[in-house]
Amino acid sequence: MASHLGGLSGAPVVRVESLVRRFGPRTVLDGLSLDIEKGEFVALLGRSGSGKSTLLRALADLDDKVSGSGRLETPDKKSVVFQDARLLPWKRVLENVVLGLDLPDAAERGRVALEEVGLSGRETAWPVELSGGEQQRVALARSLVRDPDLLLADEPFGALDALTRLRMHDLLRQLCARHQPAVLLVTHDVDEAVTLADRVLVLDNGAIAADIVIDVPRPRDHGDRRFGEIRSELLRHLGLDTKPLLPI
Ligand SMILES: Nc1ncnc2c1ncn2[C@@H]1O[C@H](COP(=O)(O)OP(=O)(O)OP(=O)(O)O)[C@@H](O)[C@H]1O
Repeated sequence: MASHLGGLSGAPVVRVESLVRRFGPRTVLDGLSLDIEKGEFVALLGRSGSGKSTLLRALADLDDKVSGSGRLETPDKKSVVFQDARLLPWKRVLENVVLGLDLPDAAERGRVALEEVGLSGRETAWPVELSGGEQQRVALARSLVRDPDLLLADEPFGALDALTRLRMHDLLRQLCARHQPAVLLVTHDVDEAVTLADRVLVLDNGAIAADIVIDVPRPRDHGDRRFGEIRSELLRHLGLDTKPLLPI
C-alpha cells in the first residue's frame, strides 16, 4: 500500500514499512506500511482497539517494542498532542509552552506561539485557570514552538464540546498552513477527518485498509456531494454502513 503521492513532492517525512507490534499473542500491527509527505495532513480512522494509538506511539518513538522486516523512519523534530493537554500544573502557561526548549529566545518564541493560538495575555496564568479548550491550545502552542516536521495528534479534540471542537479545527488548519508540518491525526470522527485532512487512512486488521485522497475544495462544506460520498465510503470501511439500526 502507501502508493499515494497526493500531488506533493519530495521524499516522505514518514516512511513505515512492514511494521509489526504484538502484545503477547495478539498482533495489533501486522506488517503495516505507510508514507506521509512533507506538509501533508493525514487523518487515521479505525475501530476502537484497531491499533491507532499503538501506531502513533511507534511514530512518536514512545514504543521500543515494535518490530518487523521493514523500516520506521520519522524526522527528529516531532511533537505529540494527546486528548488531554498534559500541562504541568505547577508551571505557568508560558513555562509549559517552552518547557525543555533550550534556545536563547525560547520565551519570545513561546509568546509568539501563544499569540498564534489566541492566548496572548495568559502567559502567567496557571493551567488550572484555563478552560479545557484553552489548555488544549496551550498544548498546540507547546508543540508548534518546536517547529516540528511531524505533528502527531491522538484525538486532540476528543474531550472538547462541539463548538470548541469546530473552532479548534479552524485553528489547527491555520497553524498547519503556516508551519507546514506533516500531520498524523488520530480521530474517531469521520467528519473531522474529511474536514481537515488531505488524505484519510483506515486501519483494520493491523494494516491500512483504505487510503483515500480528500478531493473536496476548502473550505469544506459537510453538505457538499463529494464530502458525503467520501463520508459514506469511509463509514463502509469502518463497517458502519448507513443502514438504519432499527427497522423503519
Ligand atoms: N500496553 C499494552 N499492553 C497490552 N495490550 C495493549 C497495550 N497497548 C495496547 N494494547 C492493545 O492493542 C490494541 C490496540 O490498542 P490501541 O490503543 O492502539 O487502539 P486504538 O485503535 O487507539 O483504540 P481506541 O480507538 O479505542 O483508542 C488493543 O486491543 C489494546 O488492548
